[in-house]
Amino acid sequence: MADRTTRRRAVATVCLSGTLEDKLTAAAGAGFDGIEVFEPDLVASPWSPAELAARCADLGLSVDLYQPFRDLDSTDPATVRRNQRRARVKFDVMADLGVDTVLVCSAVAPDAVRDDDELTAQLAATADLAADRGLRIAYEALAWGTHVSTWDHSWRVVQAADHPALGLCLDSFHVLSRGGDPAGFAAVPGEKLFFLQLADAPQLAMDVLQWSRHHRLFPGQGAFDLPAFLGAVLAAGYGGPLSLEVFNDVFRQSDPARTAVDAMRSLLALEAALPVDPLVLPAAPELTGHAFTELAVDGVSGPVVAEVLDRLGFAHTGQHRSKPVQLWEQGAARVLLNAGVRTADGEASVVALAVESADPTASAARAEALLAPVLPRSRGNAEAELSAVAAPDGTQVFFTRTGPDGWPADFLPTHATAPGAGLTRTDHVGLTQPFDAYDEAGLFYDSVLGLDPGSGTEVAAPFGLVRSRGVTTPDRAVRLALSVSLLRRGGGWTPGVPDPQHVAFATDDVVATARALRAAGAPLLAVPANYHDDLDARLELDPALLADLREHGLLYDVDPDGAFLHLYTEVLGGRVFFEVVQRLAGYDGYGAVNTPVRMAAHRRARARG
Ligand SMILES: O=C(O)c1ccc(O)c(O)c1
Ligand SMILES: [Mg+2]
Repeated sequence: MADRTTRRRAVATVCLSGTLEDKLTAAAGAGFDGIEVFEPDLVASPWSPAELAARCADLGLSVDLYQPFRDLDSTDPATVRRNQRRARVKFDVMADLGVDTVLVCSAVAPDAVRDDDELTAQLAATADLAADRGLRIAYEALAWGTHVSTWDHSWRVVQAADHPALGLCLDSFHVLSRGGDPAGFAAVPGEKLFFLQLADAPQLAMDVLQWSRHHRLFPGQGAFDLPAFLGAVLAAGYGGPLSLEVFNDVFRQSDPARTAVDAMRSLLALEAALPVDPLVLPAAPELTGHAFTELAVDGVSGPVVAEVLDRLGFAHTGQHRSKPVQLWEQGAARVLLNAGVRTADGEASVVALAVESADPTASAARAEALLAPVLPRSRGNAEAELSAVAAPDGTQVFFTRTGPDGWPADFLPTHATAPGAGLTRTDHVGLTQPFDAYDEAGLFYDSVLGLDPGSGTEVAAPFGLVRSRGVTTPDRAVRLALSVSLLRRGGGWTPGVPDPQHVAFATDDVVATARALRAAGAPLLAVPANYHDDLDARLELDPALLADLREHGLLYDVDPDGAFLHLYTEVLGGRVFFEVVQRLAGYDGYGAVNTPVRMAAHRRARARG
């Protein structure tokens, strides 16, 4: 387990799906120390506030914040009177809950107080009521507050009130979505920072309320610099819990136990990235390449995939000593065909990927520290240790070292050889993610494996928008291409058509490889002439290059550094295809611009077949 610091970690009940009971169980299960109680969760609960407090205590959770109010301040005296009464009632609830800090957000109603002196007076009056009960108010500027919408404005009001029971709640979303500068926190005395809420978000140009209510993410999943933000808050002397407050459409609907683990992983990774006093996690050992990709096959899909590997120039070089698993190799490109795990009838699918680690045991230790599910491995005699964890989409990730004493020792050599077709190694593995797993997967590969997330792109494909991003080692020895269909699966509109996954192999000469594959009768995907006509129109290609692309059915892309030539096989066993790629100069992408053409061709081939 990760080294615990004295910092406490909390999660707002609004982050998690289900009933209050479900949320508490999930938060405690993921190792949180406390929760923020969101009022609607309490109102809908059969537990009295005291019973909730007891339940939390049983689970080892404290109640760190209570959020019962909206629109506390008002220009209407009757409303002010009603709100002060409500405050008294809610302060009684707080005594039962055993929580001393209440959140008050800046008002969003039309009757919100505009005059800072009046606002200060109303907040101070409520702070008097709180102080009488030994409670305190954390005032938070909502980014869409009617008059108070920036953190520095909320600080001016708190400063003016100069009331010991009135301090600030800083929420990273509200500060960073408005372009606020965390450097300003240095001017706030630490004891005035009553509470801290952490949320990330993707960079979107949209109404800030919609952005906040639907698109918040856990730290590390979006575009905000949360290590710098948190570093500034801690440097200012904040000593309270680090609390996640993430409103997100997917998390609201997902298994709360899983979301809570994702949330805790985000906090651990954030703390490990702090500029000062970082949390110490086991280091992520260097990953030096793809060892193999494992496909689950059955009696129908196995022979289909094996035949295509043969036509791609692979040789069936090894047979597992105790399991129905074949090893296919070409250069350092390796594929395992496993007929011993369940797969849908006739389907082939990627079930595991193995990465070369400088220290597989240390890789597994880091994964465990970051709450990755560690998978049990059934080991027979003489079978090499393979540490494995489950990625969010269920793909098994092995940490291994390919050598005489490593996993290849599990395979008896067949002594088969093949002429090869110029494939040298695995360039990347393409994993289509379930929609709910996409953001979680980015954080998982970033934090657990130490892969850098790329910026990502979106293309309009035949079955809808496809979002994708690479996650890679700094030297690009390991590359995963994660993609996701927005709203639904992307394989088609027919129920039961799964999203395809793929394995891409590198070649140093894609034209020669294409020629060899064609001669061997590999089922290469046909690319329409319109595609090459458009390439020429867009890129004014050298006629000799264009002729090669046309002749061999190659796709092409350029980025500022280089160029990318690639080809695809048809989809095999309903779910998997292979890709062959040649990277020229420093091309760093995956040809995402060509995805719609590839998907249309795959659909056409399927409709024919
Ligand atoms: O969206 C809201 O209303 C809301 C409520 C409480 C918060 O702390 C917050 O950041 C937003
Ligand atoms: Mg907030």
